[in-house]
Amino acid sequence: MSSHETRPCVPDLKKERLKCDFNVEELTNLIDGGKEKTALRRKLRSVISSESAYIDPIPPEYMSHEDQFSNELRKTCHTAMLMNKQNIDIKTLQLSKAYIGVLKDGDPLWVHYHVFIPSITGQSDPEQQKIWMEKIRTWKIFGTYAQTELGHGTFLRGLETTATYDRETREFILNSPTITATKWWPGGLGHTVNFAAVMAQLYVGGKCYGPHMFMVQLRDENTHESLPGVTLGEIGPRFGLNTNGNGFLRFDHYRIPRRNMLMKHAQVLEDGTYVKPSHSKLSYGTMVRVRVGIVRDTCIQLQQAVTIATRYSAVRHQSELIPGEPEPQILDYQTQQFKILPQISSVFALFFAANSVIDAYYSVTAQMDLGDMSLLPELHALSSGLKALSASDASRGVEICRLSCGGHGYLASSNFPRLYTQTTCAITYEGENTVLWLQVARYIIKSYRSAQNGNNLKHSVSYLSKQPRPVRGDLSNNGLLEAFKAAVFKLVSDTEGRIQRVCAKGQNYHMAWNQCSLQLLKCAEAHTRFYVCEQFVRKVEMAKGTENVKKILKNLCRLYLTHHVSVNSGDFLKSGSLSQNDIAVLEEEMCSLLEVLRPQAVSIVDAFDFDDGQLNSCLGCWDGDVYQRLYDEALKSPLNKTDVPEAYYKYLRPLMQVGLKSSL
Ligand SMILES: CCCCCCCCCC/C=C\C/C=C/C(=O)SCCNC(=O)CCNC(=O)[C@H](O)C(C)(C)COP(=O)(O)OP(=O)(O)OC[C@H]1O[C@@H](n2cnc3c(N)ncnc32)[C@H](O)[C@@H]1OP(=O)(O)O
Ligand SMILES: Cc1cc2nc3c(=O)[nH]c(=O)nc-3n(C[C@H](O)[C@H](O)[C@H](O)COP(=O)(O)OP(=O)(O)OC[C@H]3O[C@@H](n4cnc5c(N)ncnc54)[C@H](O)[C@@H]3O)c2cc1C
Repeated sequence: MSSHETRPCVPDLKKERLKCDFNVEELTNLIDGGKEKTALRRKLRSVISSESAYIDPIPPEYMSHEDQFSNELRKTCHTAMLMNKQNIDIKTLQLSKAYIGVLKDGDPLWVHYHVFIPSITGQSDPEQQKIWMEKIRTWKIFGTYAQTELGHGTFLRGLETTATYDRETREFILNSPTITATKWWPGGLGHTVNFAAVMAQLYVGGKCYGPHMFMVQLRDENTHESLPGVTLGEIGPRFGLNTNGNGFLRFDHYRIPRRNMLMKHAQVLEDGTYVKPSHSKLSYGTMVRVRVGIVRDTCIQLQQAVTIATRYSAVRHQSELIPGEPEPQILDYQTQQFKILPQISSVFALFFAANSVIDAYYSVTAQMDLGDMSLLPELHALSSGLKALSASDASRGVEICRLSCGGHGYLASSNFPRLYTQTTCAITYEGENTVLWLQVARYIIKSYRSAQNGNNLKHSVSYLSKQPRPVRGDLSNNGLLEAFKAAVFKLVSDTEGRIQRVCAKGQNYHMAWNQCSLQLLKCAEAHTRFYVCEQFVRKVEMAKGTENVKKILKNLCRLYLTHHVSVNSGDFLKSGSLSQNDIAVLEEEMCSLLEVLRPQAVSIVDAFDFDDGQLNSCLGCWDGDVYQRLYDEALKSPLNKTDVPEAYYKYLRPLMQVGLKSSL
C-alpha cells in the first residue's frame, strides 16, 4: 500500500488511494531503476525544491519574450553553480527526473549539455577532448550543435556552409555563401553560447568530402561579443520552448585552426591529406545518441500528462451515469478510461523500450570503438524508429490527456500546452519523423531482400528471415507476438512486391520508392511497434517483485497489446494471423482490462512520484484541490489588477459612446 496515503487530499482521491492493492513504492523503484536511484532522485529533488532561486517572480506566461529568456537563463546558471557547490554532477541531476519543472519553457543550455558535449566526447580525438572538456568543465566554453540551415535540415548532404582547408595557413575557412546557408535553430545559439560544433561541407584541394564537424568559437570569452566574421541572433518566438534561445549564425570567410576539425573519425593532415573514417556515417553519431535519449524524455513527459489527467478524472464529476444518481467521477466512464489507461500502458511500453535501446546503444558503440561497425545500421534503424514512435505516441498521448480534461485542460495552468509543445517538437527535431520512418523502412526492405537471397537475418529483423506461422487461436502474449510478426511480414513482403511491380512497369527504383512510401511508413511503424510490444512482454516476464506489482505490469502490458491489435486490426486480418473472432475476443478483453485497471489508476500515476511543483498543474495536484487552485491562478492575471482595464477607456468606451449609426 502507498505510504502517501496519510497526506491530506480531497475525499475522491483518498478513496482512490485506499483502493490501491499494490506497493506504490515498489513500482516507483522499478521506474527509477532501483531503490538507490529513487533515494538519489528524492535527495536531488529536496535540494532543488528548497532553492528560492527557482521561484518565478510572476508566472512566465505573463512575462515578455526577453524576460522569459532571462528568467530561464538565470535558473539554468543557478543550477550549474548549485551543483558545483553541492559537488553533484549536473548530468546526474538532469538524467534523474528531479530537475523536471524547474525550467518551464525550455533551457538555453539544454543543447550544450545534451548535444554539444556528446559531440565533443563522441567526435573529437583524445587530445582535442582533453583541451576542450577542461574548458567546458570550468565554464569557459558553452556550446551548441549547429547543423540545420535555413535551406536544409533533413538532407545533410545538401548543407551549404563550407569549411575550406587553406594549406598555407593550416586553417579552415568557414563561409555561408547564400542566405539558405544560414545556420537556423540551434538551441542557445542566439545569445547564450560562445562556441558551436558546426556541421559544414569539408573542401580540401577543391574536392568536397561531405559534412564534417568543426569546433568554432563564436563569441569573445570575456565580452561575449560576436567575433568578426560571425553574425549571430535569435530566430524569434516559436510554437513552444520559447526560452531555448534558438538562434541563427552566418560566417563570412571566418578562419579557425586546422585542429578545430573534430578528428576522432576523419582527419585532414597538415599537408591536406584527407584520412577517411572507418564508416561514412560516423559523423552523424551525435544524432543517434540524442535520438536514443528522446525515447526516455518523451516517456517522462507522457508520465506527467497521465498523472494530471488521471488525478483530475478522479476528482471531476459530470453528468449522470445512472439517471437520478449522483454525478460520477468522470474516470468511471468507459470512454474516459479508454482515453487515459492506454496512455498509462504507453508510458510503461516506452519505459521498457527506452531501457533496451539505451543498452543497445552502449553495447554497439563499445563494439564500434573496437573497430566493428557491423551493428551500426541496426542501431540507426532502432534509434530512428523508437525516436519517431515515442515522439508521436507521447505527443498524441498528451493531446488525448488534455482532451480528457475538457475545458480546463485548455488552460495554461493545466500545464498541457507546455507538455504538448515539448512533445510535439520532438516529432520534428533530431530527424523529422517521416524521414526517420523512411530510414527504418530502408533497413527493413534491405534486410527482407537479403533474406530472400538466402541470408540469415539477425537482431530486430530476424523474424523477416522466413514467413512466420502463428498458431491460430493462440491469444497468449507469445501468440500475439507471433501474430504481430506475421502481420509485419505481410506488410513488408507486399510493399517490396509493389516496389518491384512499379519498377517492372519502367519506373526507376527511387520513383518507385516514393510511390510506395505510404506503405513503407506503415512497415516501419509496424516493425517498431512489434519491437516495443516484444520488449514489453519480455521485460514483464523477467520483472522481479511482489505478485501485485507484477499483476499491474501484466495487465498494462496486455492492455497495450490488445489496444494495438485493435487499432491495427486490418493488418492482422489481411495477414490471416488473427481472425475476426480473435479480434472481437481481444477487444472485449481490452474493455475488461479498463475495468480491472481503473481502481488502481490513481496509485499507478502516484508511483511516477512527481511533486506538485514538477507537474505545475492546477488539475494534477496531489491533494486534488482543483477548483480553488484554478480560481487562485486566474487571479494572477495582470488584467485582474484593476476592475476596469486601460483598454476599456482607449477602445471600448469611445465605441460605446459613438453608438451604432445605422441598423444594418
Ligand atoms: C521544460 C523545459 C525543459 C527543457 C527541455 C528542453 C528541450 C530542449 C529541446 C531542444 C532539443 C533539441 C535539440 C535538437 C537538435 C537537432 O535537431 S540537431 C539536428 C538534427 N538533424 C537531423 O536529425 C537531420 C536528419 N537527417 C539525417 O539524419 C540524414 O540526413 C538522413 C538519415 C535523413 C539521410 O542522410 P544521407 O546522408 O542523405 O544518407 P542516405 O544517402 O539517405 O543514406 C546513406 C546510408 O547511411 C545510412 N545512415 C543515415 N544516417 C545514419 C546514421 N545516423 N547512422 C548510421 N547510418 C546512417 C542510411 O540508412 C543509408 O544506409 P544504406 O545502407 O545505404 O541504406
Ligand atoms: C525546437 C527545435 C529545436 C531544434 N534544435 C536544433 C539544434 O539544436 N541544432 C540543429 O542543428 N537543429 C535544430 N533543430 C532543427 C531540426 O533538426 C530540423 O528542423 C529537423 O531536422 C527537420 O528538418 P527541416 O526543418 O529541414 O524540415 P524539412 O526536411 O524541410 O521537412 C519539411 C517536410 O518535408 C518532408 N520531407 C523532407 N524530406 C523528405 C524525404 N526525404 N522524404 C519524405 N518527406 C520528406 C518532412 O517529412 C516534412 O513533412 C531544431 C528544431 C526544432 C523545431
